[in-house]
Amino acid sequence: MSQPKYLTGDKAAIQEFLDRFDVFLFDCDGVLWSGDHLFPKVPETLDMLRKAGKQLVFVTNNSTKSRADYKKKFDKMGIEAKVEEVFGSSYSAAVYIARILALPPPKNKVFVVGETGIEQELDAESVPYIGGTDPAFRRDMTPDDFAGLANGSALDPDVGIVLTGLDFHINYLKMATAHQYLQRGAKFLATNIDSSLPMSHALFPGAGSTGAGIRYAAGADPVALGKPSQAMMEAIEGKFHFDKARTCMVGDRLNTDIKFGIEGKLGGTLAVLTGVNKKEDFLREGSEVVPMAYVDVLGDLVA
Ligand SMILES: O=C(O)[C@H](O)[C@H](O)COP(=O)(O)O
Ligand SMILES: [Mg+2]
Repeated sequence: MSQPKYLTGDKAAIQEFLDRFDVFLFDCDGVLWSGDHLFPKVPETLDMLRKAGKQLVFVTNNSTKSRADYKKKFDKMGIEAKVEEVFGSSYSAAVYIARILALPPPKNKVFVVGETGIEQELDAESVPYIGGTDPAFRRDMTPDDFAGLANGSALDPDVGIVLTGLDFHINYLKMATAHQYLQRGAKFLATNIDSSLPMSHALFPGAGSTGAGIRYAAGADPVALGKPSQAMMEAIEGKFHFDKARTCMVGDRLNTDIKFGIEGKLGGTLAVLTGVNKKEDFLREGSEVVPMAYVDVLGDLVA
């Protein structure tokens, strides 16, 4: 495995690297921002790439927001971006459910364990759902809940899918309800299974962690539809029609972003050290996932 190229501070190497690509797939959390904190020179870097005629696509595993929500966040942070350029795992999951899985009604309803981003994208694809941000599920479990879930009277017979994503309101009632649907044969999907979430320059439990209790109880793994799933790559390629050899994936996480680019046979991958993984994680002997190049912060590309 060839050593990744360190680009920070090397103008000629940066230019040589950028000239190899026409399309950049950008991860968001840990690359553009850490929660509501925008990393330095991110708008300038994206502007520079646009002015150089590059196509930009924002590919995030964060399912708590819809594409429309991301457009608002980009606007708030002074980043020029179109909603059509956003490809989130909540959108990826909604498209998969509506157009690929396409279960016949009425048993095509989704029990959502996650936030509004998933609900909005399911609405956009006219997929029925329950759970999610419904306050009826944001409470403690009662003895009646145990009885109602066990005898099925508290369950919706039309639920045929359980979909988990990052859930900041995970609780026992949601886990128990999802578990009952899975025991009754519902399909098990996840927007993504990232173990951690980079926020406020620290790491917090990610979607994989908030969904872990359901996985363990059910003794089953969900079909994960976010990075590094190549189902997501095919969907993005199908939408943006780019030449993979002239495309680069930019990300902070090896086992999602960089793996996504490598397994997707993209022309290149660029690691940014402002999120989950540190350079030691891919420079050490025997690292399985190694990016083509790396920078300390994304803004180094315009420094
Ligand atoms: O737990 C999660 O969902 C992830 O940490 C978060 O979604 C990562 O988002 P990304 O880095 O793909 O933008
Ligand atoms: Mg990230």
